[in-house]
Amino acid sequence: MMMIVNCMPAVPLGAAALTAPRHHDISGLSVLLVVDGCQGFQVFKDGQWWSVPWMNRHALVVNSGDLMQVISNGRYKSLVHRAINLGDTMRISIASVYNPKKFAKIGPIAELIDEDHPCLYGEGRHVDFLEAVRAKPMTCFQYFGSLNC
Ligand SMILES: O=C(O)CCC(=O)C(=O)O
Ligand SMILES: [Fe+2]
Repeated sequence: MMMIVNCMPAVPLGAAALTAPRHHDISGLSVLLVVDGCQGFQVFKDGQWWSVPWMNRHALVVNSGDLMQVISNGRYKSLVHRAINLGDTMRISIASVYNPKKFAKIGPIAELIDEDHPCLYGEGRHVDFLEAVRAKPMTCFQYFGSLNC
């Protein structure tokens, strides 16, 4: 598990909102806590951004990441998301990022491959994927999609 802390400064009155860039998490799962339940988390779906209302200050949001998309053979999509700060206080979020072990084999679960759901990704070791991405920028889907099913 890895922990990422994001801090977005307060926005002065009248200034444009600050935006953390659009991305999808390379991980298996990320669990997100926003300090004091500060709003601003958005997901991209059907061609537009949707604000996710933070239910209360103790709420956690679980994001499906790239590796989950591979393991589920595309059934759980890796969530495209971003954060914006519209407020006059600093926005702090803490993401707990869960990944497989270094030498774990990653690939679609056999039960999730059938006639209606053909195999989208091959099987590879997590460590080989990380090394390949370091050597040449590519997405998780390009890497596992290039391996034999
Ligand atoms: O601050 C947020 O709401 C999102 C943070 C995030 O997406 C990340 O750390 O990967
Ligand atoms: Fe993220």
